[in-house]
Amino acid sequence: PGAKYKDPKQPLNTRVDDLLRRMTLAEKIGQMSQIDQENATADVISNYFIGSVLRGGGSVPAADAPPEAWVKMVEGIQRAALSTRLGIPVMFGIDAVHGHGYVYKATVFPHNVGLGCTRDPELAKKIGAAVALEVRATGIPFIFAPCLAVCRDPRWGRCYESFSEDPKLVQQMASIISGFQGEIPTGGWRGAPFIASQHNVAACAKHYVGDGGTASGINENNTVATFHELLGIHMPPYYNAIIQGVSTIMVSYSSWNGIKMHANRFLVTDFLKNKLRFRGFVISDWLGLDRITSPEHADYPLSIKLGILAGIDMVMIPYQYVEFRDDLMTLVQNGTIPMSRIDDAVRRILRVKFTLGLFENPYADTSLVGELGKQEHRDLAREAVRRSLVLLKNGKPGEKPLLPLPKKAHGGSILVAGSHADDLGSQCGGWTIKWQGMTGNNLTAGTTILDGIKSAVVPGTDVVFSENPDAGLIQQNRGRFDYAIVVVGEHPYAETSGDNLNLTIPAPGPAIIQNVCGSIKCVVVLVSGRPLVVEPYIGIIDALVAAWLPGTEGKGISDVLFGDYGFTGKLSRTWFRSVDQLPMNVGDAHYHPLFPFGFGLETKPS
Ligand SMILES: OC[C@@H]1[C@@H](O)[C@H](O)[C@@H](O)c2nc(CNc3ccccc3)cn21
Repeated sequence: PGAKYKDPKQPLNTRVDDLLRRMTLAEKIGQMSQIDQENATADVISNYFIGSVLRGGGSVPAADAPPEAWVKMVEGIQRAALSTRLGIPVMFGIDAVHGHGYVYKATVFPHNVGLGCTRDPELAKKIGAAVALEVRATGIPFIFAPCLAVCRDPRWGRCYESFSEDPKLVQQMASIISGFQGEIPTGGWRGAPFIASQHNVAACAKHYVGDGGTASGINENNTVATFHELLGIHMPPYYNAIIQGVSTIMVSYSSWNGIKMHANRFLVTDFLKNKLRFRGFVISDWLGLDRITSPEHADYPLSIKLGILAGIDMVMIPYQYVEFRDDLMTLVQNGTIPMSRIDDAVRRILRVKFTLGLFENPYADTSLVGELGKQEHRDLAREAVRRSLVLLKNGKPGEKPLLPLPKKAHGGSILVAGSHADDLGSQCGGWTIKWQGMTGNNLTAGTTILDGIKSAVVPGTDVVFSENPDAGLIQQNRGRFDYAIVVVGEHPYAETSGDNLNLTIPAPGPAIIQNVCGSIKCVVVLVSGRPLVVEPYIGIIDALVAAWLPGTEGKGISDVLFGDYGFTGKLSRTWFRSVDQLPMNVGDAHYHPLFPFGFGLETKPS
């Protein structure tokens, strides 16, 4: 009869043990290696027994590639892996942090900061299930999501990837994992990886732990906290992730009290694996081992020793797979790293691969290609956009509310102004098509906020769009417009490029607000990954809406502006008055925000 590990009727642990005992050290180290797709040739995959590949650097099958091209690319990598002696399937991973953002024409959902404002775990689950289908449409079974950061300082470039500053709200929204992976059966064993079907994907809770607590929000920096504070603020979402059977957990670049998380055996092994009984595998971040030293990669053998002994099971290498294999082989052969540590890592990786069903289903289910960008998913994203919007002001003191806006303008015209009214890339933000995101309207399929406004007003109402209207023109034409919609905000960024100490609205946003709102009744729609400085303008603004980074379904904004739906969103983050107050979070002794955590005005559908 065939080898036990190939028999799906065998118990999981029997398959793992049977396969593990057959493996050479080189094959074990291969399983621990995740390389970038750019190096994933058939030779490299088979000669180094590579266990995982990620879409990292900038590699895509081709610009605007259809799902079939992704399927083909992943298939080629898989065929090479299955050609090896033991035929262990490769696990392809990608960042799908707000939908399958890297893939042309995928549905792009609001980034987590906006989803947190819905406070709806069921919505999060539905979104997770839709994203899993879109990822599977491209033949990929593994995503580096959700980010469970508890962002404590909006100056952090990744704050938009965090559901909230409040650990309890992040815990609620962590239910997205049950969407990605499928719901763990009640009474099912806890802590072990769970993937319900071939329509689900292996998720990755990241970045363990304290990524959102660094000093001044400096990315990859140091989180100073007592163990009690770490457990109270940053750890809770991982309990929810493990209870849901999250398959993998990614380690944070940041440090805790000066100790690099990638070298922290106490938190990764003693606490996460032994105390919390996490049974999936722990993966490093990109060059995470290299960055244990400064400068990075200064002493790779030391980095590997510290990272692997800390409890990291799979290493996102992504290029130096030869050096990694050679150095780790030496460290095991000279007894620095015990074989038991290697076996623990490989067991965890194999457990996830067996649970994913990769041995039985190594290739894509091509019947799913139609799931990518499906209208049903876009409708769900549009609902998420509606419910993520937070109404911060609606009418000046003593004046009647401006929102919901009439669809018929009595004067016949409305003015739409601002850099973000007609910019699909800016409304999607980072991690969209490109790592850093893109501006403009050619990046993927979607609907801009302006498109939404035009389709919402009744015929005969003239929508005048001017990206950066001249103050004089406004003055001359002021009587022509019943009201103006000013859409401004941040341009796309990701990670360190988003670190920002002043948090002002980028130019020419403030000038547009002053030019337009100084003359015409205006609603300002702010497209940003976080609260920004608005106090200087709040007096001349009639209505203010936080739209966060809504993604491709821009009609979700006009749906609420024009009253088809009411505003219901509540702030997932404190809206500071001045950056001098930061960090300032709900529950702090000194708490004098412009708008407090949980704030949000409501309107009724008209
Ligand atoms: O894209 C893989 C990971 C991602 O899952 C982590 O959340 C993030 O911290 C992370 N940073 C990098 C490094 N920068 C980078 C991003 C995309 C392509 C190439 C490099 C890679 N990754």
